[in-house]
Amino acid sequence: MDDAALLQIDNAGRVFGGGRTLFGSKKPAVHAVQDVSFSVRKGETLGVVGESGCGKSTLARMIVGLDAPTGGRIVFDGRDLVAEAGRDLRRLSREVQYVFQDPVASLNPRKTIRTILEAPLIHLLGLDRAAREKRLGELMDAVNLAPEFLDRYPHEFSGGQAQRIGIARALAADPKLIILDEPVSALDVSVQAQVLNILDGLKDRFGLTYIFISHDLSVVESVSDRVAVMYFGRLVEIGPGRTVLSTPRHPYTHLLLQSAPAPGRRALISEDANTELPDPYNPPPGCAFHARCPRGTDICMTKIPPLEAMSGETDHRAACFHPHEAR
Ligand SMILES: Nc1ncnc2c1ncn2[C@@H]1O[C@H](COP(=O)(O)OP(=O)(O)OP(=O)(O)O)[C@@H](O)[C@H]1O
Repeated sequence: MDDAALLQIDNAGRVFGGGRTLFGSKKPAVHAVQDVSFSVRKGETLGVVGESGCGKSTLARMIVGLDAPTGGRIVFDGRDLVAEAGRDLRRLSREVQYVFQDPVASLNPRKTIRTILEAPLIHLLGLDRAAREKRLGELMDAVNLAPEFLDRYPHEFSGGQAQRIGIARALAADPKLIILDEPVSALDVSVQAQVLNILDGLKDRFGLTYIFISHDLSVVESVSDRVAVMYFGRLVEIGPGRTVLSTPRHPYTHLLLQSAPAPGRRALISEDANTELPDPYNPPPGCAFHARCPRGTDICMTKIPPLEAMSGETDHRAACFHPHEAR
């Protein structure tokens, strides 16, 4: 257990499907997230990277309570989210908020920005009219939007403005942790920087902690204190951002970085790279990366490597039998 942790995840898993049909045959199962353990410390930004289909969104949805784990524990601020689900969910859901990838699609097109932002102020915080009006002004100011915009509809905004409203909506609930799920990947590069700057400022101003999910290594590198790398539902490496991205230990992280050389790491984890991922309905035994791994040996084909501290680096862990050396 990490004493400074705001969020502690222990062996979390999520299986979709499975079980038996009426006729007794097995239904196919996908292990979207498997045996994932890590903590997020108060005030940090943890970047989570991985190819499409590696389980990033499923993990995020479980943390925010939109999906239930089929195994393991998720402890937020000392409280077990899985055990408490259904009891004090309102308070818990208020404290963990989610910002979606597609800003326009995530806002109800029939509601004004005022109605969208007021909903959490009424239902989660119970503020009266005067307090709501004051808070609405603060929220618009926090994301650099003029108060006149409150009476407009989502389609009247550009992608960057809509994402700022998505951020203001998350902020409205007065959260401690915000999960940013690909928050800038739908935006033009010039607008991405604006939104990232706003997020950076809000973190200090409101004492926030972020989980920042992305397949864009350059973005993750610029925002993260620590970086977690996922592959095929599992966490394969985690550590300080600078260390993981400059001296990766796991061959998968190595491969990602080779395809995106610094500086200005523009290359992304390929959106269609999941064609190279194993079949989720028929996972291979052992390390799921072994078929793509230049360092693989026999043990990798039969045993799943545990996530272990790398020698000399207590805060840097990787799940590999043959990790790269620290330089
Ligand atoms: N509701 C579901 N039913 C069945 N399988 C699912 C469901 N949700 C996700 N999966 C599967 O779980 C795996 C992980 O999906 P997930 O969306 O979490 O990955 P991701 O890394 O967020 O991908 P992306 O970046 O494309 O959103 C995939 O194989 C996906 O097909």
